[in-house]
Amino acid sequence: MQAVDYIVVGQGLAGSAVAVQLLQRKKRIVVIDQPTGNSSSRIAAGLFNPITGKKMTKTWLADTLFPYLHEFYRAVEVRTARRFFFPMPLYRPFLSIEEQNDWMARSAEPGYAPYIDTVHRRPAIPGIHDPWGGLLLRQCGYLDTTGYIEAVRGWITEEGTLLQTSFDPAGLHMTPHGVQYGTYTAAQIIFCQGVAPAKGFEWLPVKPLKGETIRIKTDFQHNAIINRGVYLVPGVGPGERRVGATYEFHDSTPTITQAAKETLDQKLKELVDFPYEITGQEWGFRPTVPDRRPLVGVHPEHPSVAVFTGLGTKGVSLSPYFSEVLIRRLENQVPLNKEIDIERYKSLY
Ligand SMILES: Cc1cc2nc3c(=O)[nH]c(=O)nc-3n(C[C@H](O)[C@H](O)[C@H](O)COP(=O)(O)OP(=O)(O)OC[C@H]3O[C@@H](n4cnc5c(N)ncnc54)[C@H](O)[C@@H]3O)c2cc1C
Repeated sequence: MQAVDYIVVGQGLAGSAVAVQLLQRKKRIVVIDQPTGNSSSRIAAGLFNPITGKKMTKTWLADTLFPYLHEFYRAVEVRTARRFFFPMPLYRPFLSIEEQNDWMARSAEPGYAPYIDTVHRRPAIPGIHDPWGGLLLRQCGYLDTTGYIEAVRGWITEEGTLLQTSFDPAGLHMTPHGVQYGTYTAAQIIFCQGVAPAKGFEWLPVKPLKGETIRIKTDFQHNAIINRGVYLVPGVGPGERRVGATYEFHDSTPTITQAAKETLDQKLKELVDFPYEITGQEWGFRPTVPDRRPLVGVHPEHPSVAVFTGLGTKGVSLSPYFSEVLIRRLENQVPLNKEIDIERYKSLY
């Protein structure tokens, strides 16, 4: 038997952030992950943006989450000597003159000022449909999610143990001091399996929400993410951009669809007037929760068993901060905020 401090199951954005928190605290860890190629984390465009939605409002806890995520990803880049975190401005064209006026007023409000670079009152970016100008935002950017996950994988391999295999729930046993899995004993196990039901947490209301993105090739060059209806985020190759994403509430087929490609193509044509060629398409399932808050916490009967999922559409911005919140709960008994604690769904248990 080999004794470790933690077993982490799943290494998407949730499991990677948890592993980072634990490695930074010099914990002994085993991470079990079987990549599927279509995990939400690997296909995500990686966008982070504090002002979201049709009505362009500040996202939940932005003032806490955004400063934190910058520090977090930068620290992982430094530790792993890899580049995957790309802060850059984000441009949101206005849909009407009223919206422009509204933002002229709102940009002075202390709650919004830190996120606003410029309120453009005239067309600002050639190739983009922005007759009423648009809002150039700060503290945005994108994460090359696959690059990040691979970098963390390398770190885990160096300082911990990575088992690239499927976790078998039948192999998990409770012990007086924690858990046993195969030849490992641990004080704690943390399930970070995205939409896959975690052992002991099948009662949590995680709803898979399918999304698709396309890849395009274009000569359009501008050092900003463009986002209205769809987003346009730099891809990995020269001239490549990712365009997304769809929200397919009634489709659970594990495949790309022509309908999603047409929807994204149509929305992109409404946003831009430069030529492009569609070169690829991806799909995945987001782990969403009815109240749109992460699911963080400890099993009602087994304190050695914890869960971290429900990152929905915002895994890049939520996982850094809430992985720390979870580890502070497990290591230092810091109580969880009720909004994210799985305790709120205990009636389903
Ligand atoms: C099309 C699309 C675009 C998106 N774009 C963005 C974006 O721009 N910005 C953003 O912030 N978010 C985006 N998201 C959402 C984001 O991808 C999710 O919030 C996040 O990836 C969820 O991470 P996770 O680690 O909880 O789950 P997952 O990514 O599903 O990771 C779970 C991991 O656990 C592994 N696993 C599961 N079961 C087992 C088992 N039994 N044994 C071993 N391993 C197991 C899986 O293989 C996987 O590696 C997007 C999602 C989609 C679908």
